[in-house]
Amino acid sequence: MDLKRKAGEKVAEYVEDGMIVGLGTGSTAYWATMKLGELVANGMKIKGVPTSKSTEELARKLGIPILEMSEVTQIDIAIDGADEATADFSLIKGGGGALLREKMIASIAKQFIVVIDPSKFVKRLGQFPLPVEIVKFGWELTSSQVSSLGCKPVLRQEDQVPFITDNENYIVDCYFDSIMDPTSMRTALNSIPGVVENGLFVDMADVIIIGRENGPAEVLSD
Ligand SMILES: O=C[C@H](O)[C@H](O)[C@H](O)COP(=O)(O)O
Repeated sequence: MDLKRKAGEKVAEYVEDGMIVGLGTGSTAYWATMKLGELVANGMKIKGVPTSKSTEELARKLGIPILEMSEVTQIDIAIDGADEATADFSLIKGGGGALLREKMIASIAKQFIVVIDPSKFVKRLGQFPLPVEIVKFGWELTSSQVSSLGCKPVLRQEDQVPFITDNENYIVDCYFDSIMDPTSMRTALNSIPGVVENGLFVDMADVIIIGRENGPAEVLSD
């Protein structure tokens, strides 16, 4: 079985009747949403809060009842993928551009569960370029201020035009050698005017599920 699928489907075991569930974005979280769709079709009563327009579309297709962000103050379980994760549960997210909504939803979750394949589990963050969401206004200046933190930011493009997030912002993908101190980097990035949010998720994940080649998915708990 595909290892993303193995991790994504495993997480459904944590979801119980009556829960409000944060529905993640990306090719691993996809499998979790698909599995939840199956459980809903079989009678489970949950409500989903999607982290992106694409996930909302998928959830609606699967018949998962949707709640708007404005309708919730707390989420029982947020499920999402990651681009990198370390043994101390720090993450890089936002490869799919959904980091802002993902972080907002994870921040109000009682439990935040991350699903990855083994290639994402790394010793130190920063091999994957860190996505940083910035406003369009004066983005060149913001990007240059971001670069002063020791990285090379590249404006994300899609079909040869700048990629636009669900929140109508830009993303710069920031190439670091490595990120030695994710906590201070997260704070430094967010203190730059023009930065909306960055893809460093520190002290947020409670469980990491890794789809392993041999045997069942591995579950790490913080
Ligand atoms: O913005 C996208 C999200 O942070 C994804 O969870 C992350 O990029 C991982 O995606 P995938 O499971 O497709 O590798």
